[in-house]
Amino acid sequence: MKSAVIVFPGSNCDRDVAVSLERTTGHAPLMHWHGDSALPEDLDLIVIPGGFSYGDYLRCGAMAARAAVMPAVRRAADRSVAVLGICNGFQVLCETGLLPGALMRNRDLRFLCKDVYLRVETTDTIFTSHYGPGQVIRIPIAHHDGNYVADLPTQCMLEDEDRVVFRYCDAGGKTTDEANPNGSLDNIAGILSEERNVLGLMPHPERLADPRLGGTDGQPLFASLLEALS
Ligand SMILES: NC(=O)CC[C@H](N)C(=O)O
Repeated sequence: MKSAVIVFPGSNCDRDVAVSLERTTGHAPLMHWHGDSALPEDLDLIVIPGGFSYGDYLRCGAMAARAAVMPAVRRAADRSVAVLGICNGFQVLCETGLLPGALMRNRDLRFLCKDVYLRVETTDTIFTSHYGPGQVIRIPIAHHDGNYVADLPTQCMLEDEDRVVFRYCDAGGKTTDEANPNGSLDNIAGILSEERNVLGLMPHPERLADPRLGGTDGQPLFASLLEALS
């Protein structure tokens, strides 16, 4: 499995995700600088990592979405290459239009940095096949703009097409308002593209993918990718 992590000025989870990928696949990903418009043609996976690309100026992800590398990311996604956007990466994917909807300021207007529970809504994806349907997992969040919004037709389309991958929930798997940290529409924490090869999610699986980090609930996401893409 050949992967690349796109690095923007202000990315800060690029190395964390590289460690998770290398540990799972045995191969270090290519660290690809955003200003280089040419991506290798033989990639299996492109990761847009978390962080504060361009200092979050304008809107989170808005400037990164216009970086030189992004047309190549879009072409790869159109060729069914897997694309994973984590946190700032999810914001970038929404800003490019590779995923529908947008990430707004958190409901309480605060930066949130804590572990949350997620319910795995679908295992019919290359990103989640190693989880169980409805499995409740604990994954950290760290963002101020994680409040997912979409119009009603988009919300219905995501639901009808089984494209909601993770929802915020409580420890028992209930999707209550209290368990929704940022006010996201319908507790949505992660969604897929129509072709199911692009995933964006606000929580950080790479931050809980090793016992030495305090947990391993993020690890199956990388194991799922390894199985699907090897
Ligand atoms: N951890 C991240 O990727 C943060 C994303 C973005 N800077 C925000 O705060 O919303």
